[in-house]
Amino acid sequence: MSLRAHDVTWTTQGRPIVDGITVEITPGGLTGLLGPNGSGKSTLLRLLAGLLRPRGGAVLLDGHDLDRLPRRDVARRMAVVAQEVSTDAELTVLDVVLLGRIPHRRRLAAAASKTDLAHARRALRRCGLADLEHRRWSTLSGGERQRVNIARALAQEPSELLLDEPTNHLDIAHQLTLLDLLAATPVTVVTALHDLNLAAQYCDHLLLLHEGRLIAAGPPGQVLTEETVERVYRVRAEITTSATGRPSLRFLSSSIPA
Ligand SMILES: Nc1ncnc2c1ncn2[C@@H]1O[C@H](COP(=O)(O)OP(=O)(O)OP(=O)(O)O)[C@@H](O)[C@H]1O
Repeated sequence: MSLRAHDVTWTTQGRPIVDGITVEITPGGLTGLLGPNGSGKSTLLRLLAGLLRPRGGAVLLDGHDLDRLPRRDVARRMAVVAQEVSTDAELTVLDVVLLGRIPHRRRLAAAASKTDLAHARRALRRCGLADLEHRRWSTLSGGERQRVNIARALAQEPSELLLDEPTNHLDIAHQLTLLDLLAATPVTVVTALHDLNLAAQYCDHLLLLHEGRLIAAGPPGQVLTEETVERVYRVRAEITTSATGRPSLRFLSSSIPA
């Protein structure tokens, strides 16, 4: 099970948004995708998921060009949690989570099987949502919707899970629960994150983007240095090593003029 990007480029209106990125995602690991607003995180995630076609280079899944693999095969093994998901407001929470099972059905229109229901309910429990199964999507809070989207992705039983800022809308307890879950799962996870301390605490591997380019890649202690944080975010930080051996950041100044 391997996911790799080789010299991947995506441009729009002549402007490179993702610019010659080569990465190998650690199988079974938790990879954090970092970078300031507009640095290309969502675009890279969409390229890795096969939702965008590279203008140059290739994304390889088990050595095969993602572009050439049947879409349904990719949908069966890769789950994506996008930043904003629009869902039919009339659906219940269980209906939404069952959408994650569609790639596994023989016929798209087939009804949910017992196996589908078991996977959906297990995913709901893992996201602390078992009590909300019958609630309408339209009545949920932002954080509850976010957790339902994650449950939908887990119900898909993917081997690769790609998430775009999944901690958005979540209170600190739910952020920690989610990151615990992502760190513990044997699934290969790539997640865009803004909180550098949480990324340092939970991720095995970090990718730091700046203006569409990969500035640093490796374990948190290697990627999050005072130099890289200042260069990429234009913020001064004091970085110490916590008892667990991971970097811990204290921000000293809001912004350094370019
Ligand atoms: N389809 C598009 N057309 C024009 N510009 C685009 C398109 N998609 C992305 N961009 C631009 O590319 C840049 C990178 O966008 P992207 O959403 O990948 O950044 P990001 O790192 O995920 O940002 P954020 O942290 O704000 O979510 C932004 O300047 C964005 O406006």
